[in-house]
Amino acid sequence: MTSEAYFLTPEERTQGLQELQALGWTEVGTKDAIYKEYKFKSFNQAFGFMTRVALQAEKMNHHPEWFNVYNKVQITLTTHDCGRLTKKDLKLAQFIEKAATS
Ligand SMILES: C[C@H](O)[C@H](O)[C@H]1CNC2=NC(N)=NC(=O)C2=N1
Repeated sequence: MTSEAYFLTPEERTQGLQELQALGWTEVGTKDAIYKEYKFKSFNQAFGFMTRVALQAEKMNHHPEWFNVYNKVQITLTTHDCGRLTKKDLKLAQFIEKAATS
């Protein structure tokens, strides 16, 4: 379950969103979530990236909504347990950024 510790203060939210927006993440219009599309050179690279993210998601017990076709991966992050953006989403997004370039 999501504990109080995962809720963002307004300041944390503003700062976290600003950092991620600078990296190409956008806010989703229809729900409290963030979104980014990644494009790789091949399916193999895309799937390697997804594997790194999947292992981290399991560790965090926090899972992306995602869609993959060939070399493209579209990712939406939100916290289902409370229906909004939390610290876990920002943390996973930061990890995803690293995973995309490693
Ligand atoms: C029961 C289990 O702990 C929960 O359903 C976890 C699993 N993964 C999750 N992933 C995401 N993105 N949000 C959640 O609230 C969530 N909850």
